[in-house]
Amino acid sequence: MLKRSIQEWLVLAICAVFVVTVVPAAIFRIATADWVLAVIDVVWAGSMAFLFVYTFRTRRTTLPATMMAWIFLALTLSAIHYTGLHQVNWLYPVILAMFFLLDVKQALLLSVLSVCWVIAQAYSEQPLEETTNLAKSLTTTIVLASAFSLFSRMEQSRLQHLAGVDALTGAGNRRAKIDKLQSLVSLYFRCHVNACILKVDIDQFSQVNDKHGRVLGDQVLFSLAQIIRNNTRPTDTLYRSGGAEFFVVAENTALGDATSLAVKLREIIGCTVFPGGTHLTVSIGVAKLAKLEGSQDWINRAERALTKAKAKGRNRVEVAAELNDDQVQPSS
Ligand SMILES: Nc1nc2c(ncn2[C@@H]2O[C@H](COP(=O)(O)OP(=O)(O)OP(=O)(O)O)[C@@H](O)[C@H]2O)c(=O)[nH]1
Repeated sequence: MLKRSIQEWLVLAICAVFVVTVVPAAIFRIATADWVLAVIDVVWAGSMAFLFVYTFRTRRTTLPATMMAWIFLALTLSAIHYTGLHQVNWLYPVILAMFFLLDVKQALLLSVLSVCWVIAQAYSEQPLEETTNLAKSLTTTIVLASAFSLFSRMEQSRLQHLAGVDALTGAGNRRAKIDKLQSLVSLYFRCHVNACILKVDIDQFSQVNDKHGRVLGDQVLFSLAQIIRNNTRPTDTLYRSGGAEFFVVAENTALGDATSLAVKLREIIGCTVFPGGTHLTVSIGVAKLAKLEGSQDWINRAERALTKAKAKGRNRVEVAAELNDDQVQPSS
């Protein structure tokens, strides 16, 4: 069985904590005939129990997180409305919870609307000075919560991007390549969308390092990545899984077109002068994805084509034979 994600555990833990703490409060309110708060507590505990079961069974967290934020807000505003402004203290953690559980725009809109409503209530019930202080503290909470939420989401997307990038060349890394190939395998299985891999390997790159040093070798790898990117379509993606090997993944491309692309890249690279006046040649293995083929089998066929290109004297393109669907064993 798959391990539960951190988000799942978090939603389950929050629901469990609320059920355990709110149920005794609800019993106490029923015993003391405090009916308004009793109803609020029962709805609160019941909703949290429902979300706990829903998350536990479906393993989905987006809907429970959104519902949780709405329930927190609705119950807090009901408590303020029915029992008085002293319940406003609950609005501060609820604003924080909304920025944690919802997207920033939705959280901002809901918190501004609820604070306006609370301030309007306070204006009619409290002295002006107290209302002004309440407005200031709630506004500060919203500003800080939105700034923090925006900052952490931007950092999260930056880190997510970096996790899939090769630091030297800016191409996708091994992990990004595996994700990409797996998604193309699923797409091919469902919609038969053609895809080809070009495995590009610099010939005798160790000589560049030996002659000019690794720093220049790094500059050469960087330039090569740029050349490949500049000469492929925006729908083609480039990956480097280490060393002097690159993968071009050409989506929606038939084997003949991928072969033409490989020939073009080999020729352009052969004519380019790289840093330090270096000249390079590349060998390229091309393979088209076959139905029911797993991503590793697909890579292996491109690798075998590349090995053939090296064996035949380098600086050439070799193409793996296109497989018919009945030639492929379903991958495990
Ligand atoms: N500068 C630099 N060199 C690297 C990096 N990663 C691997 N290399 C070097 O790239 C070279 C790759 O060599 P190989 O693929 O084994 O062989 P080759 O010399 O390219 O020869 P063939 O592939 O057989 O044509 C090795 O010398 C590695 O040390 C890197 O990040 N920067």
